[in-house]
Amino acid sequence: MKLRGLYAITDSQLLAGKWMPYIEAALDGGLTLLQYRDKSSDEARRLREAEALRDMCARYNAHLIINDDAELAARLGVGVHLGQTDGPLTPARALLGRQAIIGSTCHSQIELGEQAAKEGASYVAFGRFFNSSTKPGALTATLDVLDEARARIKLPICVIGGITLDNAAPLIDHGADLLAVVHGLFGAESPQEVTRRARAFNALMSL
Ligand SMILES: Cc1ncc(COP(=O)(O)OP(=O)(O)O)c(N)n1
Ligand SMILES: Cc1nc(C(=O)O)sc1CCOP(=O)(O)O
Ligand SMILES: [Mg+2]
Repeated sequence: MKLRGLYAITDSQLLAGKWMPYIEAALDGGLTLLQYRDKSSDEARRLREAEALRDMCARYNAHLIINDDAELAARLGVGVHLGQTDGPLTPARALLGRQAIIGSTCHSQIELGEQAAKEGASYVAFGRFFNSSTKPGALTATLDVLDEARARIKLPICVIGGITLDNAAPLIDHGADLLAVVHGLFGAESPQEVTRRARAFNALMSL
C-alpha cells in the first residue's frame, strides 16, 4: 500500500456540532488517512465515534488511524498513531498485525525516525513546521530535517503543524508524502469549502 496524500486529523472542539458533514466532506474531497484524535477519557463515546469514522472511511476507501490508543485500534481493526510517550511501537505492531498502519511522532529528530523504522512503523511524522493553533506548544521542525529524513529513512514521511494550502508546497518539494492537517482543512466556513480544500491539497500532491 502506497501511503501518500492528505491525512486529515479530527479535532473535537473545531468540529463540534458539524462532525459528520465536515468529515464526510473531507472524505469526498479525497483522504488517504483520517486520524481520530480525541483527548477525552469518555471511552464509550470514543468507541462510538471511532466506529462511525471507520465505517465512513470504508465507504470512501480511506484508512482510519486512532491517535494514542493501540487497544482501541485493535478493537476496531484499524491503524494507530503513537507519540513518544504513547507506548512502544513493537508491542503495538504485535497487537495490530503486519498489515496495520502504525505512525510514529519523531518531532525533528532523525534518530527517532530511524528507531521507529526498526520497530515496525509504517510512516514517520515530523513537525511542527508552522505555527499551529491546534497544538501551539508542539516542538518545531525545519525543511533541513525533512531533507535529511528523506535521505536516511525509507518509510513514507508525514509532515504536520500549521499546514495550509498556502504553505504546503515546500514541504512536498522537500519530500513529504503525507500532509497531516487539522485547521487548514476543517477550519472552514462550510462543508463545501472543506471538500474544495481537500481537492486542492490533493492537486498540490499531484493526486
Ligand atoms: C500524524 C501525526 N503526527 C504527529 C502527531 C502528534 O502525536 P503526539 O506527539 O503523540 O501528540 P498528540 O497528537 O497525541 O497530542 C499526531 N497526532 N499525528
Ligand atoms: C497534533 C499535532 N501534532 C503536532 C506535532 O508537531 O507533533 S502539530 C499538531 C497539530 C496539527 O494541527 P494543525 O494542522 O491545526 O496545526
Ligand atoms: Mg499522542
